[in-house]
Amino acid sequence: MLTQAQRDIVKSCVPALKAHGLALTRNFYTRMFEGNPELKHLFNMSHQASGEQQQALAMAVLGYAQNIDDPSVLAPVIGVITAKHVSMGIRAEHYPIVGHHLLAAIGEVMGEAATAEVLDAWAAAYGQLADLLIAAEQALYTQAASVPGGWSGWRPFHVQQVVRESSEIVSFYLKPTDAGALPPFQPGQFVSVRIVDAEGMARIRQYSLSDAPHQEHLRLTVKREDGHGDAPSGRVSTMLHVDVAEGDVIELSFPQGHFVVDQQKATPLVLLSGGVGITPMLGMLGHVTRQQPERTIHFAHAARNREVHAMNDWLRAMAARHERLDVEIYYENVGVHDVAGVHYDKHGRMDAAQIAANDRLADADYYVCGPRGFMTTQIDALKQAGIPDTRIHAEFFGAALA
Ligand SMILES: NC(=O)C1=CN([C@@H]2O[C@H](COP(=O)(O)OP(=O)(O)OC[C@H]3O[C@@H](n4cnc5c(N)ncnc54)[C@H](O)[C@@H]3O)[C@@H](O)[C@H]2O)C=CC1
Repeated sequence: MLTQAQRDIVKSCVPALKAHGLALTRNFYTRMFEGNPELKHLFNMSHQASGEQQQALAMAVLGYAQNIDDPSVLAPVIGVITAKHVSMGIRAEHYPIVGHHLLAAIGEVMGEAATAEVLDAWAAAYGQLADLLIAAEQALYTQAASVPGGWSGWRPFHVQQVVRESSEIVSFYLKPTDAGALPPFQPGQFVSVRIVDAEGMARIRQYSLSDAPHQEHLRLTVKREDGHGDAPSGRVSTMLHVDVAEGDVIELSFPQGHFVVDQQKATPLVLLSGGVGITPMLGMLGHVTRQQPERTIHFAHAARNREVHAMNDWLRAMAARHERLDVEIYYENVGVHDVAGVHYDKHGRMDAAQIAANDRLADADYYVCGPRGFMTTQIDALKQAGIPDTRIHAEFFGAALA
């Protein structure tokens, strides 16, 4: 039980966390991977190399310390963390290991300031957070195993079909090897893929499901991530593109995530995507046009150019079939053979404020997914256009909390 005195101690560490949070989380990950190298496969080591994961954890620890009096403020963040943990297979037994290395890191980074009282307070605070996460995660595991077609842990899937969608994007149609039913997930949710690489190390990554739920297959649509500059190439994405073929088996976790459409509402939907951020939007679009055909949808997508632009034919066919659906494609670079109204609609980058000014879209909920710069630009534009936060939903791939 965390006492008020311990809460006060944790809060008193906020300035130190602001100054040294990153040193702390770097120290923590180094210790943990040295002490428990078996946990490496649970982490995206590219996010470790880029520092993104350390930054994300530093922000999380700081956020927790700042809100220790009322952790309910953190509920949305906790929802994101638990969904990701469950999709990766994090279990109760992992928490004491993390706690052990985190306390050792606090001790080392804070030096003399880390008195016995300070360390006790952090141990109690960590214990409280761990209990909360373990309970929430157990509830998600239980739910995943209890729905029809559901499962907990890893389920093997055959790659039934591989379809090239653009010069850098490929879809994988997946059927469970047990030939059992598929679950009623919510479009916009993601799964983890687990593949064993050439060195025998299991790698885990999250990908949005890119099709509406039905009994035929699950579909993932993946961009090949070639490294450039400081950014390494995407390990699992490259394996999927290069090594995985029809007939192969990959393992999936049960779908998770909160980037989903509220189908209790009938108000318009605006789906804004950039590049491979189109993937969750495809499932949402397929599902909502089927389940709520009367609902107005504005589907705006930005791509660099026609070569990398995925799913255009499908989108145009959907727009032709659904009167209440508008599709609007932006190309940054228009080629001489690109035809306005066929391949793209607008030249340049998307401006969400212009879209939000459309009277037909009053009271709409906005869903945003794309590269980081795209997302911040569109979210800022929507906020400036007066759209309240409650109607802006975003999906960050990667170490989301950063
Ligand atoms: N939700 C997420 O966190 C997502 C992250 N990504 C990451 O972003 C990287 C690039 O993804 P690609 O599919 O190649 O997208 P991309 O780099 O081709 O960008 C797609 C379009 O988004 C717009 N855009 C890009 N940067 C922008 C900025 N700073 N401001 C305004 N608009 C911008 C442009 O119109 C561009 O054509 C991926 O490698 C992936 O790691 C991609 C999609 C979703």
